[in-house]
Amino acid sequence: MSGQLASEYPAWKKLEQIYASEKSRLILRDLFAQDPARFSHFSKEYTSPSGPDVTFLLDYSKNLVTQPIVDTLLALVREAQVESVRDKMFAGEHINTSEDRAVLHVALRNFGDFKISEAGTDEVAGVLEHIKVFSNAVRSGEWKGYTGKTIDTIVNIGIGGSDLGPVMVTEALKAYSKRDLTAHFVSNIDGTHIAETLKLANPETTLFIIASKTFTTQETITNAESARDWFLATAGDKKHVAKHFVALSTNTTAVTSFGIAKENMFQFWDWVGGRYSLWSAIGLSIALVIGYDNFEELLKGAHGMDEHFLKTPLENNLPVILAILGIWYNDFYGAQTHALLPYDQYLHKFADYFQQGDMESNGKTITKGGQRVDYQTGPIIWGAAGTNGQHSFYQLVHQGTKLIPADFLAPATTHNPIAHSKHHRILLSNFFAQPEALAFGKTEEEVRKELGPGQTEALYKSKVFEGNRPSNSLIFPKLTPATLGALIALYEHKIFVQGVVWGINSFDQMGVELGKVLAKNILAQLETPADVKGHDSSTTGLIHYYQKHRKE
Ligand SMILES: O=P(O)(O)OC[C@H]1O[C@@H](O)[C@H](O)[C@@H](O)[C@@H]1O
Repeated sequence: MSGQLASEYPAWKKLEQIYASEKSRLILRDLFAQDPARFSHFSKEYTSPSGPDVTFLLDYSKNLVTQPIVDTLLALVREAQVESVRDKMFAGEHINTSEDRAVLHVALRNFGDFKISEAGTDEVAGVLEHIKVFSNAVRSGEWKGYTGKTIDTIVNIGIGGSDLGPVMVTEALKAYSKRDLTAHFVSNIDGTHIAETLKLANPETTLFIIASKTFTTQETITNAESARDWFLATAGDKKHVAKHFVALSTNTTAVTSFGIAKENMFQFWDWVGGRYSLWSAIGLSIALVIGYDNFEELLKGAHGMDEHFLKTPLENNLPVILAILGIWYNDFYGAQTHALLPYDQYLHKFADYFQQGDMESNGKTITKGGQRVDYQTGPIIWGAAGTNGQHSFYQLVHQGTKLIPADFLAPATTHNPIAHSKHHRILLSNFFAQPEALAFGKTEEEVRKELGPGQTEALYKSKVFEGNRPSNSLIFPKLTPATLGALIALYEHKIFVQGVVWGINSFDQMGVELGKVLAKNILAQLETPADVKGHDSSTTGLIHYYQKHRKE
């Protein structure tokens, strides 16, 4: 039953037994030697079922699994009724039970025929049209600032889901960008972020996009107010705000009281979770940077993955495969983290993006049924674009004491084939080499042979790579908007599957609330030491130190 403790499923118990009895035999060197066709048994090619051509290869053969283990993990997915909850999500049922909301990012990119019954889904096409018309007007220069000049700078002010998606996608698709339109993203409440950005902007030619689902987020509203003050200091008349500020939000009242005209508001709906919102009006900055047609390609690529996820049997379903492998390491091997390692500079924000996507979704300890889990839920997501990581943290990944499952991603073709693609060949040689080194390592025997006699025992031993460190490799022809859309949707659905298996609600974020409430209380006490009340001695001591040393 969905929402129950995962550890109560028969397949879970079976997996515990398999892990205990098989672990010592799950050695990648042996598994590959035993099965010369292991690659073809454990790799799948994705081809988009509809929309623009998207294809990629997922090779998961370098994982510590056998077919019976995969089958048992799939049985777990069945016992958790993932297919039924998936169908409910696509139909618009309120699977976000704590907030009584539907979860419908798939409705934002429904270029097919999913039948969804939820208020607002019939308005999606209208908002896309609004995005199209507006982004075309700004990009063509038809939209003018208050002094009649064209817009050359956009500043997206938002945080969390209202920032990370647009940042990641505009970076990833920079090759498609309009080079005479500079995009900045301001998120942090630290005044430095907006101050340094405004130094680069001209009020006459800058468009501010205030992106906030709730339009109550302290950081975003404070930054937006400072941006408006800065703008009005030059522009003077409040009526000019209409040409330079637009809002992306579900909260019309708050937007209009900020002073943004209703026609400059891009609507979305409470069934769009913040961390799933780049497909909504929150994607306006993406459309401005890469053009509406490319934005639509991104959405269509994601829709293709939605169809794949909805219609493909579990054993061939790529989000399901990624999810079960993650569960295997997270819950049976005790892995704490999962690394996302794109060998593509354009994807340098991919891991940052899925830090929120995954950790805010599945960082939970209470099931939908209200029980405390007795197993691990969401992993810590981290990573960096290759090959930079190789020169910093890969040491620990190769020889440290921790098991770090990783996904390696790379395009076969680069957008920048400089020096006859020499750079790209070097990059890809590393993309192929790292999973190989992690999986197969280097034995002591090999080290001794290589070094010859006469070295210290410590040296022989320290040059050994134990190997048997699992990874997935995902290679695609080129990083196009549609391919990126499919990749993002792939990981979104992976997170969904894991959340359902763990019995948690992947679509609320209660864990971010307590700190916000405490900060509000502390803010009111910061002026005067005598006001600092109701805290532990540590917090009180820290605030008193600040009060003693602050200059302004
Ligand atoms: O878009 P809003 O309403 O300003 O919210 C921004 C972020 O606010 C955070 O508090 C939430 O944890 C995120 O999920 C959300 O994306």
